[in-house]
Amino acid sequence: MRRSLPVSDSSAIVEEPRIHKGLAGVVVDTTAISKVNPETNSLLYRGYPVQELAALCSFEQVAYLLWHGELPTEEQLAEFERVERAQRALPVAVRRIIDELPLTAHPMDVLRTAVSVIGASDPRASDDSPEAELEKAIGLYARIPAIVAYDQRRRHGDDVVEPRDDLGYSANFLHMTFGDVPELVVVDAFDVSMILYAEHSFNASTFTTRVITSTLADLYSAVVGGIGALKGPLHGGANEAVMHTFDEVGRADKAAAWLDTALAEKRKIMGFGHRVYKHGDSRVPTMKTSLDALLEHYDRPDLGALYDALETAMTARKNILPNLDYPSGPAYHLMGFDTETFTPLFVASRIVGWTAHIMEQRASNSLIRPLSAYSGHDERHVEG
Ligand SMILES: CC(=O)SCCNC(=O)CCNC(=O)[C@H](O)C(C)(C)COP(=O)(O)OP(=O)(O)OC[C@H]1O[C@@H](n2cnc3c(N)ncnc32)[C@H](O)[C@@H]1OP(=O)(O)O
Ligand SMILES: O=C([O-])CC(=O)C(=O)O
Repeated sequence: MRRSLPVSDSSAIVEEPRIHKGLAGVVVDTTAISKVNPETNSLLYRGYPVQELAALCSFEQVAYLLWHGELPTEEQLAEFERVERAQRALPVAVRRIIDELPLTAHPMDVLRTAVSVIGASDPRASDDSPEAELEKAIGLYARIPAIVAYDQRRRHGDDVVEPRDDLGYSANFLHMTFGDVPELVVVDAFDVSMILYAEHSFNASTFTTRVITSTLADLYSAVVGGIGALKGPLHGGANEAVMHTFDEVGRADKAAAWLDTALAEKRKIMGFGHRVYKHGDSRVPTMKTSLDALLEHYDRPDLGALYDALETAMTARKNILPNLDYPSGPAYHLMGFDTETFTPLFVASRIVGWTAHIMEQRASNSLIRPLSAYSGHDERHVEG
């Protein structure tokens, strides 16, 4: 039987909507968590300059600040560390699932899967009270290092290294990955990178977590979505891509010619450029200082020269400056992380920012659902 369908009037004159491609320049909501200011080239976490936090605080203190809005007192920090250290071990269910995954799986896919398993195994997954949300956030923050470390070790055929609860977050992360605690200069550089990566307002992955939260989905679903968004090379995947670029270029004296070819081929140069900062990323000088300390510690002037040569050539040709992924990539390489593990390290840090935003979104929610301008076929009808 034929149905008669309503026919709409497509001839009505409508005003052309203004398109905000990529949401560039669009202010979507307020946030009290961080302030990115491209004019002053500054980044504040809850009002504190990130450079000051990197110089004077541990990643644990910064995580507490981002979640609670204030730096912890000594007692609050001790209690926070106790809770975090108690949850550091790799959950058995997660280990089993990781063992099922092929060694060829990208570490970001392994981590995304592992977080999904943690979510599916948590009976409080859909409890969205502020207390439960914070507990889940701390649980992920505490467990992600074990997942990342275990995955890198299994690729090398190495046994799992159990966490140590006498070590701070960064020293323990390195211990679980490499089987020992490296020198202070390495632990400090790692801690600085965690602080710098922790939060950056409405970047693509954080916005993804807010979109998912706005539908009233649970925190784990939002985090899994955030991991997916972070994986791309235009966002977090760039720290891995920077190292592939260094491998491809090879030596400092080849950087300029390599860049000319890459730009002629219209390639994007990974680790350069930023949607918000157009005069340099506020975090780069701090991370570059840590990278310099590592270059000296590991006696790798060749890598430092390559870094400088590519930056100089890129500035001369395009005046596009490095973003945080540019110094972080070689820093993680020097520490001994596999290149594919760099973006999971970004997740280990950004879990703090994501979950702070998830809680902020939930506290003042409105479904995120923008409009689109239709550019498809004019209205038409099925023949017959
Ligand atoms: C922690 C982070 O997530 S930071 C970002 C990490 N990502 C990267 O490092 C990837 C490389 N960088 C990029 O692709 C871009 O700079 C982005 C995606 C980060 C920002 O991009 P947008 O704000 O959309 O700027 P857009 O892509 O429009 O760039 C403006 C112009 O600069 C060029 N440009 C920007 N970045 C680069 C780059 N890295 N290499 C080459 N050209 C670039 C663009 O090609 C464009 O040129 P055109 O006007 O001639 O077309
Ligand atoms: O802010 C952005 O668009 C990307 C970025 O630097 C981050 O997420 O740290």
